[in-house]
Amino acid sequence: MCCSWLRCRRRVADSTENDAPMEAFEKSETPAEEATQEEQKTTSPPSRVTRNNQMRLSNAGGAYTNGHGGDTTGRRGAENVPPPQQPPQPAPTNTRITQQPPPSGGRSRAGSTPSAASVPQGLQQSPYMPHLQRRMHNVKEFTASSVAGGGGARPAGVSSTVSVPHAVASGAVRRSNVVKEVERLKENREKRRQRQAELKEEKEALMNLDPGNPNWEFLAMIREYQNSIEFRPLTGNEPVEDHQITVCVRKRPLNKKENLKKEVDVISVPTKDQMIVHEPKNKVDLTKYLENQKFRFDYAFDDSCTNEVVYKYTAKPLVQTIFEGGMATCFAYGQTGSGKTHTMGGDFQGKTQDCKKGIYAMAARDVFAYLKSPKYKPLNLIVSASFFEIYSGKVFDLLADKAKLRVLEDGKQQVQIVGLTEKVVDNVDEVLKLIQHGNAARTSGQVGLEELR
Ligand SMILES: Nc1ncnc2c1ncn2[C@@H]1O[C@H](COP(=O)(O)OP(=O)(O)OP(=O)(O)O)[C@@H](O)[C@H]1O
Repeated sequence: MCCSWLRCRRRVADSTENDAPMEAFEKSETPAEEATQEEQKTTSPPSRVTRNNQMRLSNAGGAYTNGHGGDTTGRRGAENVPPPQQPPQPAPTNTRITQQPPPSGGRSRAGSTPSAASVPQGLQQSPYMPHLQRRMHNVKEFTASSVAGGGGARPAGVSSTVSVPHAVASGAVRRSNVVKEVERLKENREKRRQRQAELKEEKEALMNLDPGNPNWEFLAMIREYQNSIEFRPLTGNEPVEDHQITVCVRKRPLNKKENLKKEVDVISVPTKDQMIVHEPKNKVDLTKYLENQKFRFDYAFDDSCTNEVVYKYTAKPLVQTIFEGGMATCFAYGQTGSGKTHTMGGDFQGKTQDCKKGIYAMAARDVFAYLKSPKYKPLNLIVSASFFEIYSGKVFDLLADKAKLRVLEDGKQQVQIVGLTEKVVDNVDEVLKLIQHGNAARTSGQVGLEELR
């Protein structure tokens, strides 16, 4: 024990030159150990940490021994020093890591790290124990990083035989945590890739629904929206409601040109009085989205509705009104190509219009039907027809070679179209002939017609 003290002091002096981060512990030193250490004094000065531990352990009664029975320098300690009397060490956790000493000028450094289990009872009660455990922890840290780093972080010229029971246990825990983390990342990556593959498949499936259509995303969104709502459109069997003024909207199907350009059908008519406009929008980051605007009307006709159905809910009630002594007006409003002529004048078969299927013809049929009815026949009522066009704020008489007309107000504050041609008609055919004549003279519709067909 005394020897230890002396050596410690001597080595404290040495410690100003050497500052190795390893620790070692020994119980007592045999003459052989002395010799070894004396020899090492000249070749490989031990670290300060090692000496301090020796000193404290000696004070604690010299009961603590290096887990491998090696000396503090560790060089040849395992071979040269006979194993002292000591409690058995936990063999399974003990691992020896041996490194070759540097070719020249290198110093040996050795340490052994006892596990907590290997600390003798008396020492565990020692006042030095917390300090010792902290140091053991330091050794563990150092050894773990050495093991994990493959020795790459080891200072140059340091080589040792190190017993690292805890270091290995700690390294194993660390490694397993790292492995777990890597596995978790791998799992996440695989999930992400799988999700991306699914999304790609979904995208391709959607693209295949509208092959080659650049607007497929909007089409898919509209389709999705339409699938989410219930459709109960007007069938034509619903009763006609009695309104003072009826405001309706009609959707026309995409025409040939629009289909060729793969334009998007942005209108839905889910119910008999509702229309939805799916407005394609782009966010600032170019993400596409829809703005679905809902509009309510007295009636909403979808693109499958015929002119007959439109007539039933719009102009037909007006015919009855005029025979009951009322005044009635029916007008179609909308941009070029929206379907006013189609609705009022009749379907187009190619470039020829089938006047019989327009609202004019249907209204004319009903008017003459009323005239021939027993109620109105005795009245000998006369029916006359006029056909004029308002175009660019001017009024043209379509039954008089498009003569320009003036619109004035008479003394009774009634609006009069001065000089408008009025032709008496006795049957539906005469009315249809006038319509055909007037349509031929029209300005509007001609350009649109050529553009849209
Ligand atoms: N409901 C519909 N069903 C089928 N085709 C339609 C429908 N509505 C309009 N069309 C077609 O759309 C084209 C343009 O229609 P239309 O000529 O009636 O428009 P418009 O509103 O009268 O235009 P303009 O103001 O220029 O006269 C026509 O070829 C027409 O056949």
